[in-house]
Amino acid sequence: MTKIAIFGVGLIGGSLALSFKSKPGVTVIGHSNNPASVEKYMKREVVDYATTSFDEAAEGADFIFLCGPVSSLEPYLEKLSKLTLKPGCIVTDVGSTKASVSACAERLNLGGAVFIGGHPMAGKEKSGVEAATSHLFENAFYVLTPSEGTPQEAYDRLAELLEWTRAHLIKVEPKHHDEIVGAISHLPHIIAVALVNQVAKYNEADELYSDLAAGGFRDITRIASSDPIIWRDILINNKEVMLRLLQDWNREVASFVRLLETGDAEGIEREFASANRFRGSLPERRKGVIHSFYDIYVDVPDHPGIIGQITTLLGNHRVNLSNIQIIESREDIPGVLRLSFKEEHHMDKALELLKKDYAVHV
Ligand SMILES: NC(=O)C1=CN([C@@H]2O[C@H](COP(=O)(O)OP(=O)(O)OC[C@H]3O[C@@H](n4cnc5c(N)ncnc54)[C@H](O)[C@@H]3O)[C@@H](O)[C@H]2O)C=CC1
Ligand SMILES: O=C(O)C(=O)Cc1ccc(O)cc1
Repeated sequence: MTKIAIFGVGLIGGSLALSFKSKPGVTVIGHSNNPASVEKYMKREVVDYATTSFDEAAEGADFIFLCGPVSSLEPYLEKLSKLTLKPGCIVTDVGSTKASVSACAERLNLGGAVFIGGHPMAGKEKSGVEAATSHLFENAFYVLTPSEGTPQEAYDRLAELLEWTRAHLIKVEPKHHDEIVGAISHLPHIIAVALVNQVAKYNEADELYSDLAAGGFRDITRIASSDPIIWRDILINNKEVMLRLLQDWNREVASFVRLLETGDAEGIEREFASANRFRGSLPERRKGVIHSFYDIYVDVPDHPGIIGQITTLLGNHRVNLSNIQIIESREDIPGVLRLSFKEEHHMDKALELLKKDYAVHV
């Protein structure tokens, strides 16, 4: 029997637990300091067993996943270094930053255990075990940061286990990881939060801001609803990288200020054209670090009841629709309905169903 211990069964730890639980010959043990959480993990059947005892969870484990906030990772490694772990045990983490936790593991002596840093690059703005799903990492990148001293055999064993997440494994050096993820994930979170807070201040004087902000504004600021503790830890841990990135960001903003002040219309066009080109060149991956919804567009004649017909059809086939929006609807031209799905297979099923009666575009 392979024993997998998960410390911190929240969104990420819970999703890992759910993807491993389906594997034959595996027992998943969850750990929390909080007895109420332990009870919740068991009641929700996310793990096979849960305990508040650190030692009991770690004892005899073949794999240990540290899935708490970034500031908890190094203290947990220190605690593990004081125990006698099973020889060959693989200790890994899921933190969104990799440099400091990897350096800490290099400094510590884990006995016969091996540390390999990890970062499943998928998630969502919701947190807690309630938000965990077995398919969270499917089709996403999962970064591993083995060091030069990591035995290949240990890496292979972790890689084999992680196949159950159906993620794509990729090796990246820890500091390099923090630079890239700082730019593509951490900076967008800061920008989303700052943008929402800027509008919230305007809204204090005039509530029309929030009334009109419903559609696109909500979409591009979804990540501003991410967990404050998790993100406090990520940003503080990646402080040096973030300060450099924010200086660059200030330069980008200043350049827009100049373009507007000087009325440089061509310059503004150039900015949009170059962003459009780079964005268009990005690989068409289904799941990136900032996940998107799966959208399809349906041409619909503008007559009453059409939305009801479509949603009933999808509902009858248990297709989960996460959002619906009318892009344009005039009497003389067909309206366009945007349907968003959180899961690819729901989108595929909707395509199959709707194509029979409607013109559908992806
Ligand atoms: N939220 C996301 O989308 C992603 C998060 N991560 C990383 O995964 C880790 C966990 O994040 P989530 O699962 O989103 O958070 P979460 O809040 O859903 O779960 C965190 C878990 O850690 C426990 N915990 C809280 N404070 C703790 C402490 N001081 N010491 C030990 N355990 C503690 C909580 O009880 C909970 O079980 C973080 O390190 C985060 O950077 C990685 C990829 C995506
Ligand atoms: O909600 C989203 O789209 C995210 O950006 C999720 C996320 C959060 C933290 C990570 O380290 C990786 C992915």
